[in-house]
Amino acid sequence: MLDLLRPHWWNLPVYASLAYLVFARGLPNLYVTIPRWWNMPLLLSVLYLSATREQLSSHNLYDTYLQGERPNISCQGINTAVRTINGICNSLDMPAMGAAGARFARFVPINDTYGESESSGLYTPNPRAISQELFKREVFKPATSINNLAAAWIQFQVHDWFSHGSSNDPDNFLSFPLPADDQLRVAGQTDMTIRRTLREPHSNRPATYDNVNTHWWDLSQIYGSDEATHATLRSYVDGKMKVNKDDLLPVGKDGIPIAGDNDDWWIGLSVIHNIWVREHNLVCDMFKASYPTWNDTQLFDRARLVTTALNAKIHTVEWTPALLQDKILKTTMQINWNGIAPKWLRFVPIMNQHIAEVYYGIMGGKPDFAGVPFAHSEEFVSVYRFHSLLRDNITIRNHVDNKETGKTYDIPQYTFQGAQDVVRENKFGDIVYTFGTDNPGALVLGNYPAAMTHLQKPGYPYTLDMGAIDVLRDRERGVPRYNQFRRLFSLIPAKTMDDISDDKDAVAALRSIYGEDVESVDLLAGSLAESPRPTGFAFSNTQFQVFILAASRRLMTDRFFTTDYTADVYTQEGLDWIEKSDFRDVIGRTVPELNASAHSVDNAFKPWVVPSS
Ligand code: HEM
Repeated sequence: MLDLLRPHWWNLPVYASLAYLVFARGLPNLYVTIPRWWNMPLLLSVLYLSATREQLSSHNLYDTYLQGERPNISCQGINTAVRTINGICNSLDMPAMGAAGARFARFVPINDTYGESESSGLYTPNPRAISQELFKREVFKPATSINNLAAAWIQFQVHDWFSHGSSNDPDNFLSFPLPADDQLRVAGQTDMTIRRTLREPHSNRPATYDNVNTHWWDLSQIYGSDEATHATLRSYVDGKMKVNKDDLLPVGKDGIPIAGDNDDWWIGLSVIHNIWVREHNLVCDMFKASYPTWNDTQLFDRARLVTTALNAKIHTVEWTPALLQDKILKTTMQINWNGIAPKWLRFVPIMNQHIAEVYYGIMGGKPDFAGVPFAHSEEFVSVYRFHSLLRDNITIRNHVDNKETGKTYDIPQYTFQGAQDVVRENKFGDIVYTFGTDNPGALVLGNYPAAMTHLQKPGYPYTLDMGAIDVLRDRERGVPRYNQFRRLFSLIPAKTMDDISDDKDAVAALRSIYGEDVESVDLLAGSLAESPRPTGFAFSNTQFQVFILAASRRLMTDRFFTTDYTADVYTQEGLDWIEKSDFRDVIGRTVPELNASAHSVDNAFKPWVVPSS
C-alpha cells in the first residue's frame, strides 16, 4: 500500500490536490491525508471529504461476526413493509443485521482491538488522575455557537444508536488504586472499582460486545428495542404514543419517564423525548385526517417511519452543521440528504453508485454496505463521549420576557429522578426556552463538570467518576489510544506532545499526565486537547474521521432510507411532511408558545434570540 502523507499540503499547488481526488476513486489503496483540509476552497474540501469517505469505507469497516456466527432469522410472517421493533428484517438478505443484541462492529482492524490488560497498561496513566487533573472543570467554558438543545439532542440520538446496557458484569471488575493525594483517601477509600462491560470472549480474537438497542436509526429510544418495553409505550389508539393529560410523558414507578431507552435520564432528555413523542402524535393526526380508515397499527407504523426520517434529516442537515459550523459541512450534509441535482434534472440515469449518491443524495437510492454488514462500532461509541457538554447548572427563564423564574438546578438536582422535579416545578415551554437560549460546555480539556466526577446513579453500588470511566471503558474495550487511532484512520500521528495542540496550556496539561509518552495519550484526552480544529468545529478532526464514515453509512445501509424511501412506503403526505419540516417547525408545533423563539434563528441549535427587555 502506498501511504502518501503530505503534512504541508497547503504549500502545494491546488491542482495537485485535485489530481489526487480524481485518482483516489480508482486507486483505493492510495492514501492521501490533508491535515488542514478545511482551508481548501469549498469545492475541493467537499470533494476531499467525499474521497475520504470512500477511503474510510474501503479500509475501516470490520465485521465482528465470523462466517456462520450471525443468528439465522426468518422474516416470514413479519410485516417487512415497516420497521420492526427489535430491528430485524431491515435487511431482507441478512435479517439479523443491526438488530437489538447484535454485536458492535469495529472501525479499526480486529487485531488492533484487544482490550488492554494490567500488564499492557490498562490502568496507566491512572484514569482517576486524568479525570481530576486533566478533565475536571474549574471554570465553565461555554460552546458559544450552539445552544443546550444540541447537547441534549446528541445524547438522545446516541440512545437511539447504541447502548452497552447499564447493568454491566456483576462478577467482573476493573479496579485500580486511587492516586496518593486523592481526596477520596481522606474518607478511607483506597481504590476505584467498577463493573466490567458484559462481553463475549472468543479464543484467538478479541472479545466482542453487544448493543442492547437496535443499531438502526429508528428512534428506538422512543419506541423501544423489544416488544415488552414497546407495549408499555403505546396508547393503542389512533397510532399514538402514551402521554398524560398534560401532554407530558408518563412517569414510571421509579420516578423516571417511560421511554424506549430511559437510561441516564436528565432534564435535557425530558425536553427532547417529550418533543418527539408529541411530534409522533401529530404525524398520527395528519395521517388519520388523510386516511380515516387506517387502524391503530397502520397509523403507528407510518407515523414511526415519518417521525424517524424527519429526525434523521434534522440531525443530518441541522444538528451536524450547527456543531461543525462551516460552509463545507453544511454543503456536504445537504449533499448527503438531497444530492446536488436540481429538481428539473432528477431524471438522468447514473450507473455509478458513488456518483449517484452525490447527484441524487443518499435518500431513496440503492443501499450501499461497502461489502460489510452494518453495525455501529466501538470506535463510534467512543467519539461521542461528550459529557463536557453538560452545564453545571440550569437557571430557568420565562419564555415571554427572558426573566429568571428563580429556579436553578445543579447536576445532582436535574439528573435521574430529579428531572421530574424540574418538569413539575416549571412550565415546559420555559424549560425548552432555557435550553434554546443557554450554551452547553465546550468540548475541551478542563471542562468536564465536576459533579459528573462524583455521580450518584440510583441503583449503582458505587459513586461514578465519569471522567475516569470514559477513559477506562475505551481501554477495556480495545479502542486504540489517540495516536494509534490516528494511524488507523490514516491521519498523521503526533511525534511529540506539541503536535497534538497549538494551545501551550493544553500541551502542558497533557505532559503533566503522560510525560513525553505520546503513544499513551488516551483517545478522549487527545481529542479534547487537539487543535487547530476545522473552522467552527466543536470537536476534533480526529473524532471527525469517524463522523465522515458513520454519518453516511447509517443512512446508506438502511432499507427505509434507500430502496424503501418512497411514496408507496411513506405515502406522499409523509414524504412532504419530512421535506417541509425543520427542527424549528417541530418545536413550533409541539411547544407552540416557542414558535417565534425557535424561528428567531436560521438553525434551531444555534442560541435563540432573546426578547429585548
Ligand atoms: C446528566 C446527563 C448524563 C448522565 C447522568 C450520563 C451518565 C452516563 C453513564 C452512567 C454512563 C455509563 C458509564 C459506564 O460505562 O459505566 C454513560 C455513558 C455514556 N454517555 Fe453519558 N451521561 C449523561 C450525558 C451524556 C451526554 C450529553 C452525552 C453526549 C453524547 C453522553 C454520552 C455517553 C456515551 C457515548 C456513553 C457510552 C455509552 C456506552 O458505553 O454504550 N452522555 N453516561
